[in-house]
Amino acid sequence: MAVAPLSQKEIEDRLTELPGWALDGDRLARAYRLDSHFAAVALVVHIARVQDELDHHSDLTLGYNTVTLTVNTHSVGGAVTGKDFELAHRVEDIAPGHGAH
Ligand SMILES: C[C@H](O)[C@H](O)[C@H]1CNC2=NC(N)=NC(=O)C2=N1
Repeated sequence: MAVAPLSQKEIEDRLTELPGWALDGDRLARAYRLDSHFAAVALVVHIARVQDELDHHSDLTLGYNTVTLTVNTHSVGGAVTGKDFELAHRVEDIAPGHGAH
């Protein structure tokens, strides 16, 4: 699938559908808090499976009870594309099942 950088306006419009997500420099970003360290680890593993399925990978940071993602698209020079939003929506779909907030 060809991917193209999104304009600032497109990014802002799409972010309205993703509460909790923001543009951090040139990356989409969100931090989740969980109820325990183990729950945070489980979310990381689940995100890793989604990322491999999509062949699109965020920078994932695991804290004690936090998981932080930042993502852009390397193949277009580090711009935000629809693939980044697709990943964000997929993560939003699974995060509540882990008690993430
Ligand atoms: C070969 C493989 O398809 C590419 O390296 C994929 C893997 N994951 C990726 N992840 C991200 N965030 N951007 C990419 O351009 C990208 N490319």
